[in-house]
Amino acid sequence: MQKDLDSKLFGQHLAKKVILNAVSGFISNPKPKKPLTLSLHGWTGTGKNFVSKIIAENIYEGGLNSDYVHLFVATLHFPHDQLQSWIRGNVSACARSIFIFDEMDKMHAGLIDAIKPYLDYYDNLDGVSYQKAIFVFLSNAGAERITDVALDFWRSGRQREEIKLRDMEHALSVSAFNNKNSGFWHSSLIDRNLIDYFVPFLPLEYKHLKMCIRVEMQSRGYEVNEDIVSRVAEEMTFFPKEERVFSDKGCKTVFTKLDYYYDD
Ligand SMILES: Nc1ncnc2c1ncn2[C@@H]1O[C@H](COP(=O)(O)OP(=O)(O)OP(=O)(O)O)[C@@H](O)[C@H]1O
Repeated sequence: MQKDLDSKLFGQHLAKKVILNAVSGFISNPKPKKPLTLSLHGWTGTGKNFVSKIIAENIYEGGLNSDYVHLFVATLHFPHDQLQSWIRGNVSACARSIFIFDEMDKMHAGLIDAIKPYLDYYDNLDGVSYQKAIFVFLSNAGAERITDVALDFWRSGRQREEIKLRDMEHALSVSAFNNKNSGFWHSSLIDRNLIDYFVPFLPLEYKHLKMCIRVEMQSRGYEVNEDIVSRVAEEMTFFPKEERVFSDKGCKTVFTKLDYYYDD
């Protein structure tokens, strides 16, 4: 996993460190007292889904396609009784199941309540133990605050890699979430200490986009052409308007822009 994170994940020194420690520590503990719960936060296209995939691939050969890895997208409706039996059924079949909940900030409060018992310190619930399971929650909640911190560092000429987790503490605290739903989600989970790690994803810079584009060129079997790399990266939009430091969409749309150069 370290190798994968080091070679594939760009510009996320904080996420890399937290995730590696959290997952390897948890997997090597034969008797965890509660499931591992990670909450990944940050701007769109900065690698939250991508990291979830890396975690899954390093635990199960099939990665996201494994029978033991389950992706739940909050905006696709799912009644809560069904969600509970889905979690229960999957953990009964495999104690080390991995659940990834995407778009957590858009999740209905009732659904959040429905999953809470599974994240807690119970030896078992109706004969099923959830303590070896892994829950990963993805959201954009707190992204603006995370970006503000990254921008402050940039403006004062400090290296991005100097940003410490404690610089992000406020950005990821309950008060930072003004969206009603994500506020509920975080306060109810933070109150009960159900989330083990809040993981910030920093907004990506021009140089990170270029790294994403190079990887994509190589995976399509092309030689890296630096001229095209720069042209694609320059087509992206950046913010704040005057300084143009961070990519609006992270690395998300660079791949479709690349199609334009290779459509013949
Ligand atoms: N930090 C990164 N390092 C390397 N590649 C990245 C990074 N961030 C994004 N990518 C690339 O961009 C694609 C889209 O990113 P991803 O889906 O992980 O974004 P996300 O943070 O989950 O966004 P959203 O909040 O919109 O769901 C990834 O599949 C990956 O190829």
